[in-house]
Amino acid sequence: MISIRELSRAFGAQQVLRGVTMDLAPGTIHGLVGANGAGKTTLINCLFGLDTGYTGHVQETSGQAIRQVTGLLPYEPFFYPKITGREYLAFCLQARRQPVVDFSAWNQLLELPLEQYAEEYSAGMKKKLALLALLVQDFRYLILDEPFNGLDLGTNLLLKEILLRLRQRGTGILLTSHLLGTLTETCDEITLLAGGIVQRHYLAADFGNLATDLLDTLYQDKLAQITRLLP
Ligand SMILES: Nc1ncnc2c1ncn2[C@@H]1O[C@H](COP(=O)(O)OP(=O)(O)OP(=O)(O)O)[C@@H](O)[C@H]1O
Repeated sequence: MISIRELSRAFGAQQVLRGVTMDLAPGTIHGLVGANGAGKTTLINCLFGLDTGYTGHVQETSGQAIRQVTGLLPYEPFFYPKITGREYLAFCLQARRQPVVDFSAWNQLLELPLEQYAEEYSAGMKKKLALLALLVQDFRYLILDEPFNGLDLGTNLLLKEILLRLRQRGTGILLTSHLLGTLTETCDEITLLAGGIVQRHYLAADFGNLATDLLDTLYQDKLAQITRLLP
């Protein structure tokens, strides 16, 4: 299990995370929600070790290094210039000292032009390529920052199916999304971040309350403002 305890992160005077505690268990899909700027990407960066300026504890409880067993889909995947999709996939595998496998079966699903330069891909194709690089590896955990964002409708459905399969096979998946329906259809648990803290953990039975909580509690004043603006 990946355990996050009392994680805090500030940027200058701005305290973004204030003692966040949550777990990611193998064989579960855990959603992370919160308003723009709530600190989801910051949490992910700390969790994956891309950002080390935090206090608190992040560990894989069986003692494995998180980066060894975890694949990360960043919010905006980065690609070196003049590298083809196929070269990028091979590079990702070689960087982890894994054999370069045949990508064609996976690519039948995602239909990427693998001989084309990745930097010339559309935004959605770039996301697909970064996803493909994770799917061809065998990670114990996946951290996916907005995986559905920018994907076409068909690929959204495929990705949902893939995530459910991976969960069945024991992968622990942490994902952020602003698409409530997608989250409630896939997640076992959803954590709501607000004001730098965990506002609430929701289990599947409570998902019905999530939209109500978001709209009624957190945005009550904004709903009133809409009524004032559009009487
Ligand atoms: N490197 C940084 N330096 C300064 N401030 C930062 C840095 N990274 C993030 N922040 C600030 O931390 C806050 C949280 O940002 P973060 O990207 O984690 O939010 P988020 O929940 O992922 O938002 P979104 O839903 O818009 O992607 C924001 O106010 C952001 O400006």
